Amino acid sequence: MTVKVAVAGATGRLGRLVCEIVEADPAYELVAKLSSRSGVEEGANAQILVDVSHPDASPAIVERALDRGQRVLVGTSGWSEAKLAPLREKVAESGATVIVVPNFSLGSVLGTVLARIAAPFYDSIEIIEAHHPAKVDSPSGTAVRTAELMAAARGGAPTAAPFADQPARGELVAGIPVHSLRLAGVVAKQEVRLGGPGEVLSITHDTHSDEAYRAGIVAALAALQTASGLTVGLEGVLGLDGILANQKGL
Ligand SMILES: NC(=O)C1=CN([C@@H]2O[C@H](COP(=O)(O)OP(=O)(O)OC[C@H]3O[C@@H](n4cnc5c(N)ncnc54)[C@H](OP(=O)(O)O)[C@@H]3O)[C@@H](O)[C@H]2O)C=CC1
Ligand SMILES: O=C(O)C1=N[C@H](C(=O)O)C[C@H](O)C1
Repeated sequence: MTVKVAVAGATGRLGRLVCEIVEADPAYELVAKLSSRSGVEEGANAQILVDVSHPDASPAIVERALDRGQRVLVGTSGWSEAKLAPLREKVAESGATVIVVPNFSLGSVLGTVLARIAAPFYDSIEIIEAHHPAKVDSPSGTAVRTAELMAAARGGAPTAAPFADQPARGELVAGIPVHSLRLAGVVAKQEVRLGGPGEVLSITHDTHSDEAYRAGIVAALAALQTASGLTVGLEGVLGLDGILANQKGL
């Protein structure tokens, strides 16, 4: 029996890749390609809803899918801890399955794991992210999640973010300044810089094409079959939980 999948955001850049992956796998049947113009009833017969749409639309799309009893994979950005908190409650009450993946690329997940490991050793931390000019949100979801996880790993915000009230110092996320660049020629890039006495550690990840997301999407779709509750990030899916076992975190 094939698993019926609906994709919200199917006409977009990431949505097209998700549809291609689903259509190429005989285990799945793509039953709905949804866009901003789709009616709310479209895709109601799917067992899995993949949301790769728009940060403003994502919470309502996810809520509707959960009310229908669908398993949900979210790749849309904007799922900060503040937005995850009510989702966590809803999932706990309903016993639903949701996987939220701020970034499907292997290198990005590993970069964030390394940043979490390094975070407790430094008091001075900043994040610089760069994306293509069509990106509608800033800071990126990946940068927000990275900042939140790093602050949690340290047990709180870094103490050193001098003159953070000045606009050019970036947006403070969990006490960490995040700087967003939107540049022609860029797909996606994130750099975490950690400063200490006489040294700076930089953890950089570059995405050169959407192909970087393919393996993560395949892995997350597979994980959705056996997962339960709310999972955030591909760390567990990639078996990185052991490395992070002694870390405080979200
Ligand atoms: N997790 C990850 O690894 C990645 C996440 N992303 C995130 O995925 C999301 C989509 O990115 P991308 O594909 O580049 O964006 P695009 O702008 O290319 O596509 C957006 C899609 O969402 C639909 N959409 C827009 N507004 C709404 C709405 N109000 N209600 C329902 N559907 C809507 C669009 O439909 P229409 O055609 O009608 O406008 C389109 O299908 C972003 O949040 C981005 O940050 C992107 C890359 C990787
Ligand atoms: O819009 C994008 O392109 C991306 N969005 C995600 C984010 O906001 O972190 C993931 C990746 O950076 C690409």
